[in-house]
Amino acid sequence: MKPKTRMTKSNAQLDITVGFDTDYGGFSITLRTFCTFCIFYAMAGPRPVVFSGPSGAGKSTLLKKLIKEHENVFGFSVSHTTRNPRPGEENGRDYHYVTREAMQAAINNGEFIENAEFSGNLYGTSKAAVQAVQAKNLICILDIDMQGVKNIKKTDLNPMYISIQPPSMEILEKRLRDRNTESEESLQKRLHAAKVDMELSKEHGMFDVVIVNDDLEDAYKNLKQALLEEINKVKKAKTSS
Ligand SMILES: Nc1nc2c(ncn2[C@@H]2O[C@H](COP(=O)(O)OP(=O)(O)O)[C@@H](O)[C@H]2O)c(=O)[nH]1
Ligand SMILES: Nc1ncnc2c1ncn2[C@@H]1O[C@H](COP(=O)(O)OP(=O)(O)O)[C@@H](O)[C@H]1O
Repeated sequence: MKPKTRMTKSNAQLDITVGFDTDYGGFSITLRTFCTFCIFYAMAGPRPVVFSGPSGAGKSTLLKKLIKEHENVFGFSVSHTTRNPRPGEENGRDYHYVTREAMQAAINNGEFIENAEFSGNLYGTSKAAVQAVQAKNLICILDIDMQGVKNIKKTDLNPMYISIQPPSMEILEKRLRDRNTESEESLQKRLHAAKVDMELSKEHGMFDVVIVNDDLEDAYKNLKQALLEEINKVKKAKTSS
């Protein structure tokens, strides 16, 4: 086996190619490619989790419970939106509330991993939101609609996909009405989107796990069970570091 090294300079960067010639052929890799690969994986941290499902299915309720119980394991990717804050919501915690002009400019500037129009408003996941969570070595949670799911599947984020579904359209409508956050127009838009969402979520391979949120405690137990392996991995990594 004959080791070989080659150095080249391109775009003001030094590439060192190392490799071996063997009786069976050659092998080589540039150190820059190798280092980029290592740095990417070190920065990426644990595998993110995408939550999706119709508006009113109980995503926020379940996620808040999960993050509260495991604050050293999960971190929420704070999306941007052009919708108005609801009473009790906080800028920077629940969403970054922005104008359509500011958000469109940031999208055009390449600052978003994905974005979508939902019920007359823009929503999107910024690269910075995901990086902020991953920098803390936490499992990054994304709460996004079905368009977001499809767009994330085109990226290299490689998350686990979980769908939260309501027991029925009737129960979904009742929960949305009882939540008392929507105008009749916004409620109807959400119910229409929910029908589409519930059909699409049945597509084979769209989600890794589907949880029907009938009884809240049962749904939460199922959610924790689905995430148990990932939770344990993060806990183990934290105790050994
Ligand atoms: N694609 C995408 N969807 C998002 C994002 N943030 C929130 N959503 C989705 O937008 C929809 C509306 O969210 P929201 O206005 O908070 O209403 P709610 O779902 O009724 O509580 C939900 O389906 C969310 O999952 C995002 O960054 N990207
Ligand atoms: N299992 C459940 N049983 C009864 N009500 C629920 C359940 N899960 C959530 N809710 C209620 O339903 C409404 C919608 O839940 P929310 O978490 O806001 O949904 P999403 O984030 O998916 O839009 C909220 O008022 C919430 O308190």
